[in-house]
Amino acid sequence: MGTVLAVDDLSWHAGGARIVSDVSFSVAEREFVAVIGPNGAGKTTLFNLISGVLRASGGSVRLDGADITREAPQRRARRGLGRTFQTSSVFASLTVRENVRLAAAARRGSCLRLWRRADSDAGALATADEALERVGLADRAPEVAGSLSHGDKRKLELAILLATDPRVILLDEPMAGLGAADVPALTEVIRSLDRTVLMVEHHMNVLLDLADRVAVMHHGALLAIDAPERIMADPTVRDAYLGEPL
Ligand SMILES: Nc1ncnc2c1ncn2[C@@H]1O[C@H](COP(=O)(O)OP(=O)(O)OP(=O)(O)O)[C@@H](O)[C@H]1O
Repeated sequence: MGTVLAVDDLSWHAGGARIVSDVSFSVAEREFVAVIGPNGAGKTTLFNLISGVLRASGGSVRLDGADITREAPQRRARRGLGRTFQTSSVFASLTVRENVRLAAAARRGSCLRLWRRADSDAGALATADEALERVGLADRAPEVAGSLSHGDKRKLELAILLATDPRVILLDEPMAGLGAADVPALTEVIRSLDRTVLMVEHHMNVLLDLADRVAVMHHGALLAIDAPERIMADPTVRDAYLGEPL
């Protein structure tokens, strides 16, 4: 399988500190890589470097072979790099369907066709409904997004992402703030994405269930990247967590 995302010697320095140091790995087509590491290990910074929120101090990021290291986040998104954020990014006063339709319309470029009312774009609506179906929110489509439970908002964010048809999906702690009862349903939705995924996640049971490989960050460096069972058995990884349960 071909490499979709490749990170080479990626670094980010701030105030003399090396927040991310020489991180290299690649992600294959349809591979699911979970990123773990203690608080402050540099996981979110790594995602910010990949998505372009931060500019790398050194190294490179390539998407489908193209060097995107110096590109702005919007340009990377147009190339197919989709990301969710730890904070919710849903328009609370719009309906669930409208939130997803807007994302689909933006992807299709119909917001630029001013002579055509965006709400007549049947293609964007069909894409939106399909994405809502995929995440299990089809029956909530007419409701105002602000009325959704936290777990359903997370599903909506995934539907918004799917509507843009991303090549690679970066998920930063998708389970954050969810009650234990909501975790299995969202895990199933994430599994069904069937895309190339890079996900920061603290729930070990979730990532052991979903990940093909687990990348371990520690003090800004990539300590290990391997199959979940080998990571769990790795003494260096265990030491990095200073006895915290993995
Ligand atoms: N703009 C910045 N300037 C200086 N230091 C920063 C900046 N952003 C992050 N850091 C520091 O870099 C380190 C890594 O932060 P980061 O948020 O990437 O870690 P993380 O692994 O995502 O942690 P968590 O699991 O707590 O979200 C932290 O020590 C943080 O304080």
